[in-house]
Amino acid sequence: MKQNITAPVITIDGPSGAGKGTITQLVAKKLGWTLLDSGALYRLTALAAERANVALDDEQALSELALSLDVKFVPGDYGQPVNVLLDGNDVTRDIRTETCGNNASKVAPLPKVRAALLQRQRDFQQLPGLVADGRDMGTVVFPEASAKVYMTASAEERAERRYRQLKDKGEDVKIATLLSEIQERDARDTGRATAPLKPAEDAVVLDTTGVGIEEVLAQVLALVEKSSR
Ligand SMILES: Nc1ncnc2c1ncn2[C@@H]1O[C@H](COP(=O)(O)OP(=O)(O)O)[C@@H](O)[C@H]1O
Ligand SMILES: Nc1ccn([C@@H]2O[C@H](COP(=O)(O)OP(=O)(O)O)[C@@H](O)[C@H]2O)c(=O)n1
Repeated sequence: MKQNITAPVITIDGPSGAGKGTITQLVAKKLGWTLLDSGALYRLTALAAERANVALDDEQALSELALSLDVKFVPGDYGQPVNVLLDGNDVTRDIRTETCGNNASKVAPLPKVRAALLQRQRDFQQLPGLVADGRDMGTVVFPEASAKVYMTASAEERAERRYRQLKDKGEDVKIATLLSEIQERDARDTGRATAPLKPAEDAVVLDTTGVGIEEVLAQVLALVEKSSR
């Protein structure tokens, strides 16, 4: 008899700059699993809204945009991030700006937008497994995940990481501005009524303040190993 085997899911949630994207990519690569960057979907909705002149509080129009997003995630060359196409155009850089991240966190509280993106995210659950990065992966989208991580770090360290990341890309940014933007985004993400940012009850909280990427990766892989026993 044919059996339905459900693909395992590892969820990595947390605030901006905690290192979720970096660790998600490394874990997915190490295990050979699929990756879901759920934040990209919120960023794409914000970008599509800007391009279609849709206001960031027009819930109905935004949810229709979110439902009909024509998105492709194309794996990059070795060691390179995934390329993101919107309506066939490469928007990989456009969705990574701080403005787009901030706009994403303005459309993200809207329940109809979240509902419109829900099934699209669940469709990423495929064998041999999925590593999902976001804010509500462990609480709402994949409550049955086999391992849940809530990754955080002090706001100061996260702002510093973002500063270095954006400087490396040649962007002219100020650390004080980044810090206040991160604090505002934290407040919006944790304070909203629908799917607020918080650790799932069964998540392991990892504070990465002062902890290097290799060490964080080792800690997450150890958790995954433990959960598969
Ligand atoms: N543990 C860490 N220590 C130092 N820098 C880190 C660590 N984790 C990630 N970074 C760096 O911080 C920046 C933000 O990481 P990212 O993975 O994009 O965070 P998030 O997805 O949580 O917003 C990147 O430049 C990344 O290389
Ligand atoms: N699962 C998710 C992922 C992102 N988001 C929203 O989208 C914004 C951008 O998410 P992101 O993961 O790309 O942001 P960074 O952590 O990379 O800065 C967040 O600030 C959240 O408001 C969300 O609400 N739920």
